[in-house]
Amino acid sequence: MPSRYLFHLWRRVTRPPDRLSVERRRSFEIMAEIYLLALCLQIFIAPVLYLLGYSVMGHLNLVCVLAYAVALRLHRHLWVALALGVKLGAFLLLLIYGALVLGSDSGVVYCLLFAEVELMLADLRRRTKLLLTAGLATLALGLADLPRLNSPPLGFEAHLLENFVLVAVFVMLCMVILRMLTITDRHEYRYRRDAMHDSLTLVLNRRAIFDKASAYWRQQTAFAMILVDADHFKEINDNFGHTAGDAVLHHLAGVLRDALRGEDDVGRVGGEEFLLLLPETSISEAVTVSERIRVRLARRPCQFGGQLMPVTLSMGIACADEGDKLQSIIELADRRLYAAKSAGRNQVVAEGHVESANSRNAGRLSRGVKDALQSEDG
Ligand SMILES: Nc1nc2c(ncn2[C@@H]2O[C@H](COP(=O)(O)OP(=O)(O)OP(=O)(O)O)[C@@H](O)[C@H]2O)c(=O)[nH]1
Repeated sequence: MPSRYLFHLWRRVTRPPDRLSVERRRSFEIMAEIYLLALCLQIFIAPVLYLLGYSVMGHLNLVCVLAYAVALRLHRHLWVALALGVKLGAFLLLLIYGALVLGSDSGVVYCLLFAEVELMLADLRRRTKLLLTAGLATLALGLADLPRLNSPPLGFEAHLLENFVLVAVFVMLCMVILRMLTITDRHEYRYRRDAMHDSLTLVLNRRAIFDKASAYWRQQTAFAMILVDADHFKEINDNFGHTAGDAVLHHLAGVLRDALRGEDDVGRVGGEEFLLLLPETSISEAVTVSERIRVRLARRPCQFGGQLMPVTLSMGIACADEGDKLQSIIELADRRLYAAKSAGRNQVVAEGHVESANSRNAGRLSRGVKDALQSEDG
């Protein structure tokens, strides 16, 4: 039972705050774990120091425990640089005092390498890390120059070699960790990009576009949404084959993307169905955008294997201020899309149908929104 309680406590302390961007979450968690581990280790070391008669070091050790707890709190408030400063400040104080008492051959210098690892993993700028690495290496050289208590002093060449090795170890550690972070950042970025995009059309996938919509909803950002569906798309597949159908979908996504501003988003929410999110956009502006898309597609139809693949679009538009729930906005856009289809296709509907129950796939779309909202809660 206590172990379960400790596990939950550990998870609570190391879990990144929701407002933290995905790119910074890894460093947050690693550093929180380091602070917690260091805190546990120093608590464990405290009685040993007192038992061995090093009472001043014992007191300094308790200062470290207190400082690490403060660092954890600062870290949770995202003052990461200050948190690291407090943590390293107390740790270095203990190390320097330890080296003065125990001499340079006590191995205290090598504890600085752990400080270097912490520094490299922290969420700081690369330049800051390099500067602080130089500071730590200089401190290590200074501590290595202290008198040796248990062995005779080194000759000039041996002393030079020792200093050289010490600096080399710092440089290597710094380079290896920076490279490791660069490579893992690159991979993480690719995985994240692949997880958010539809592989056929390269626009956002269903989950990512619904996540975006629910983020706008939570932040109370005004937005318009356009639900776009290709007309008689089945006929393209039936007449020209599935590969041609895929090419048309790819082309459609390109036309949608090109017709929007940088801050707008396109997502594929079904086979031949797309959802467009336009922040800070009124219904009339969204209608203008929709008409622009229809005109552009008519002017620039998809070509596949030297053959034209004409396709038209039906669209339903709804605005964030037309409902009290995100789900009801999406269902309204879907009902208007259904109305556009029923009225003969190749058109835009942006009003009415508030009470109507006619919808093409409200259930499926609502599930997407529910999933997005749940993933944010969890
Ligand atoms: N090529 C291709 N076809 C797809 C893909 N996903 C769904 N489809 C096809 O899209 C077609 C959708 O057909 P329907 O839902 O009947 O709609 P429609 O023919 O566009 O008719 P309306 O929407 O009523 O105008 C089906 O034939 C699906 O097989 C895909 O990734 N690639």
